[in-house]
Amino acid sequence: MALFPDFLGTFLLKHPFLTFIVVILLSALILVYYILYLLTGGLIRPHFSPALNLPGPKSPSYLWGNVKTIRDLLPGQAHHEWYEQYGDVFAYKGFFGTNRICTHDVRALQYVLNHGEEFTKPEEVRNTLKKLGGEGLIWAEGAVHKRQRRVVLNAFNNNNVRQLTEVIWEKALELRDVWFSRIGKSAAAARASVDGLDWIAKLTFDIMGLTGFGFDFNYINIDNLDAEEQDADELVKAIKQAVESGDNPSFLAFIGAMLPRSKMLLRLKEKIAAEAHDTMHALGLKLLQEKKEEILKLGPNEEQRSDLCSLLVRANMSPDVPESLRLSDEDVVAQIPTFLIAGHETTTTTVAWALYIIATNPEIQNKIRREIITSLPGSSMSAVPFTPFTPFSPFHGRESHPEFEALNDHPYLDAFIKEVLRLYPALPVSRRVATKDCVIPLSPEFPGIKCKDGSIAHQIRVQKGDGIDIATASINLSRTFFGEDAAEFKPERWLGAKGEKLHTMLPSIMPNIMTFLGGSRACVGYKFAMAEIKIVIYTIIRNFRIEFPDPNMEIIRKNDAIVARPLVKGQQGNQLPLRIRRV
Ligand code: HEM
Repeated sequence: MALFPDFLGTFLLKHPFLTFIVVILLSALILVYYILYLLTGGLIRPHFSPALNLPGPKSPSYLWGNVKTIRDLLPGQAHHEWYEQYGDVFAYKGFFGTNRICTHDVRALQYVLNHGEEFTKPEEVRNTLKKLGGEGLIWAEGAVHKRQRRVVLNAFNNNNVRQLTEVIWEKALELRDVWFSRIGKSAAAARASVDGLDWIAKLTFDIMGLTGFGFDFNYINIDNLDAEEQDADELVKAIKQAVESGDNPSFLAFIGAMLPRSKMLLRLKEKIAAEAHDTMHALGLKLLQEKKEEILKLGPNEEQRSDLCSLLVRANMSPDVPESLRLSDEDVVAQIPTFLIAGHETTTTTVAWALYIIATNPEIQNKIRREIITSLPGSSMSAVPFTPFTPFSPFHGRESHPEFEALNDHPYLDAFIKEVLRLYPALPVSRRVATKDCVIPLSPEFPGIKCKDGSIAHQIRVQKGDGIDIATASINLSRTFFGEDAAEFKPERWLGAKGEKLHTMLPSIMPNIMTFLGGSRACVGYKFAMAEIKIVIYTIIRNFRIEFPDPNMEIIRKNDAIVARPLVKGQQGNQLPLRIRRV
């Protein structure tokens, strides 16, 4: 079919000047429409939002709002200071006069978390996520999100997570052996210096590769990679680049993220991220094809590999799933970088902070070790069932480990990890934006918001386009939920009757810790992450004494990375220097 009717084509050819004028007029019309849209929707609307009447800090700049304050302080600190000053509901300014509302009220949080279609991720956040990991679950919204989440949640069921933990044990022991060899080589009184962050990043990367799609990056031994491991190397490089390109987001990057197709505005680092994403995508499609062929060859019910990608492919190919609910190949492939991006950095940072606490608190370290040792087979106090490694494991006959459920029979270890997750949440703030005008209810016992005009509000009125911040780090620090000692690191708070009481307050997927969020977008990998963190900490403490090398060295949380990683104050690059020796 012709693009234009014949008479129109002939007319345009005959009157080139008129055609030129029409094109100019049309372009001007589109430009005016866009400017009007920006003025009414994006730039003017925030000045009429009811959020302006909420208490909150003054904005020092129209362009930056209060964003610079957030960046200049430690992760989550600005939100917490505002919460202390203005109470459970407050608002502040984002870029270009936009409003951002933050609440610690339980009912309001529950409402926001459970109304995923009313409160979506902001476009700039989604664009960044898309650049990093493609159109996977963490990026998706609406019906696409629901369809993807249903299948992905199925892959993360208890039974599957239990199977995946075998691989985590194997890799954790591999790290132990590498560390043993380091100590062996070290002359200084059987101690070795390691960068805890770097090693844990390598370990969790290998774990994600194997559990995610049955692929051993062997990053722990990356120095010894040979040419045959090119594919792995290529992927390792691609994902590392993708993750690292999220560092230090600048104002320009923010604008770039607002304009998804504006390649000209992409920074060099983001170009690398885009290339990395293309590599991951191509390799992902290759992997998917291999898995499909494997499943077709063996039949859907045959005992097969149980990495997450195979589980997704199998669930998706099952005749029980109606065609309309199946994921496309693109959707399945998009989950691979999604798991890596969502699961790698977050778990790495959490374990790194756990090691930092262990290194700087010998008493806590000894308590965890004592609990592990008393539960070992042969100990008179052991009540924990142990499993030998399965026959395909290289550790078979050499090692044993507590069974999956028995890991929870280490209450102090469990409480310790909960406390790390509470005080060092990998994602200190999660952002949402209202897709329509709406009203967020508050708890019945909430005394009301003291508004700027002197009135008392009993609900939060929100205008389309207003941002909502879920201030995880600050909520986790709240004295309302954790008492006067909320800021102190105290694993004991999770133990006994006191701990049980704590388990009921917040609308979070993990009892009373917002770190994995809650509601329709809660972390799908949280059980897996908990198992991974426990196994890694268990293995390290069982085998090593961890020390902090220099009491004068200050470790701070870096604010401008995607997650809040440790950094030595005054030095470049994230790291966690540790000294290790054998137990
Ligand atoms: C300590 C480790 C982890 C932490 C603290 C964490 C935290 C979170 C948080 C806060 C969210 C919600 C983000 C938002 O909506 O703004 C999330 C979502 C998600 N997480 Fe995790 N996560 C961890 C580990 C993992 C692991 C190991 C995986 C996968 C293997 C994973 C996969 C995902 C996915 C796919 C989503 C998107 C869920 C959705 O939007 O429906 N996470 N995570």
